[in-house]
Amino acid sequence: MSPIETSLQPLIIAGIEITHPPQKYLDTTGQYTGTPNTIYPTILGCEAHSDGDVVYHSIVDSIFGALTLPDIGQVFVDTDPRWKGANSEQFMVYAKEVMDRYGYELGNVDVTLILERPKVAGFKPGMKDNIVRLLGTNEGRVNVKARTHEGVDSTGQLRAVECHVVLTLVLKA
Ligand SMILES: Nc1ccn([C@@H]2O[C@H](COP(=O)(O)O)[C@@H](O)[C@H]2O)c(=O)n1
Ligand SMILES: C[C@@]1(CO)OP(=O)(O)OP(=O)(O)OC[C@H]1O
Repeated sequence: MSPIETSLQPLIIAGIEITHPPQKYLDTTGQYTGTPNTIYPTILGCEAHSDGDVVYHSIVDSIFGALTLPDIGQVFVDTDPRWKGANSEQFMVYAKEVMDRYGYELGNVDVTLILERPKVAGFKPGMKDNIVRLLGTNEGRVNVKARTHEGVDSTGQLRAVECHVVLTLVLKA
C-alpha cells in the first residue's frame, strides 16, 4: 500500500473499494516525506500490476493449491499487459471454472485479512456477498475476518496488507 498519489489506484478488497478518511501513515523509508519515521495523513491505495485485490488473489491461489496447480502468478503473469489494472473478479471466475472442471465445489473458506488501517468492519458483509456469488456457494460456507498487525513491521506501518485463506474443496457427488 502507499498514498493514492503513488499507487494511482484505490484499495480494492474482495471486490469492494475501501473508501476511507485519511489514515496516519508511517513511512520508515522517508520516500514520501524525506523524513524517516514521520507520521502523516494520507488516503491509501494499492500498488499492484492488477487492481491488487489481496483477498481475491489469496482465494484463487488457495483453490489452485488445493488442486495442485501452478500458482496465480504463473497463470496470470504480472508482466502481461492484459492484467494491468485488471479487475480481479475475473481471476475468481477463472478459478471457479477450473474447480468445476476438476469436479470440485467449495467446502468452506475462512479469510483473515491483516490490515492495520483503515478499519474494514463495515465492508465485511459486501466482501462476503461477493465471495459467495463468485464461488457459487452460500453464506454459511464463507467467513471473512480482519485483524491489525499491532503496529509491527510493514503491515503495522500501513505499507502492506496480508491475507490468509484456509479453504476446503469437496468432490462433487
Ligand atoms: N483493518 C481492520 C482491522 C481490524 N478490524 C476489526 O477490529 C477488531 C480488532 O482487531 P485487532 O487486530 O485489534 O484485534 C476485529 O474485530 C477486526 O475485525 C477491522 O475492522 N479492520
Ligand atoms: C494476479 C496478478 C496479475 O498480475 O496480480 P498482481 O496485481 O500482480 O498481484 P499479486 O498478488 O502480487 O500477484 C499475482 C499476479 O499474478
